[in-house]
Amino acid sequence: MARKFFVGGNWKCNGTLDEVKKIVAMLNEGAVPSPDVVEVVVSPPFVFLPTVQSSLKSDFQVAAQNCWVKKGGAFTGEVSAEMLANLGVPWVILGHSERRALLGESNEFVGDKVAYALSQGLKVIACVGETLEQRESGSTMEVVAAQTKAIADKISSWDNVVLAYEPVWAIGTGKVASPAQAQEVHLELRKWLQGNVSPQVAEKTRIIYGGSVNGGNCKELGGQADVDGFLVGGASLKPEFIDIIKAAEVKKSA
Ligand SMILES: O=C(CO)COP(=O)(O)O
Repeated sequence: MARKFFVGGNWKCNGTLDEVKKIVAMLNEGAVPSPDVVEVVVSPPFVFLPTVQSSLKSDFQVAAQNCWVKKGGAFTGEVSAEMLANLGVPWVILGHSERRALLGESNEFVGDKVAYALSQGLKVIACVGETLEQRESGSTMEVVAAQTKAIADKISSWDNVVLAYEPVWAIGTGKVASPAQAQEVHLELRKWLQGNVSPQVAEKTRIIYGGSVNGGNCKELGGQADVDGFLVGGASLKPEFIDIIKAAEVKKSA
């Protein structure tokens, strides 16, 4: 069964209202493959979600960049999963390495967040990835397996989860993983799902790559057997995001 190509655009903490409107116009005008071929999900900061959601063409969806770990309440500054569901925001990114590193989100905390968001009907882009130090010490698979296990331990269905492999050393650095490096980890993650969750989940779950994806490298990366799409940071704010969405064609013709 073919996995539909998935392209996420993580805008991170960027943009003014004017810039956001320009990006939405660029997305709405872009000639991209149909939603049968590629699922496109853009993730603006919380405050811009309603604007983007109401102005973006219906072929594209939106994601929040985070949500609180459990039911809302006295948690100043947080946004709950049920609030996102209430606004009709379909997706949320959880476990991004910037939050793991800068805000101290542990594997277990991320696992709890994924489980709670799914319980509220959200779909989740769950991020895993190793640091440069971990890669150089040969522990890449151990690290990403532990991050994935902490999620798998807490959830009963992977139907609404996309797994994003984002090596920390490739994020925002211009040092993209080589297609072979990405494919190697994606295949290992799929094998991990096969052995630890089920062969069906391994076959169905999309594993997308993030870290310095751009208009120039997306086709070769997307052509790898186990790369089912991308989570794009910097380039998702630029016109080249349209070219990255078009990389879905490499799978259609494969
Ligand atoms: O962190 C990322 C997406 O979530 C990747 O960011 P860059 O594409 O800017 O490297």
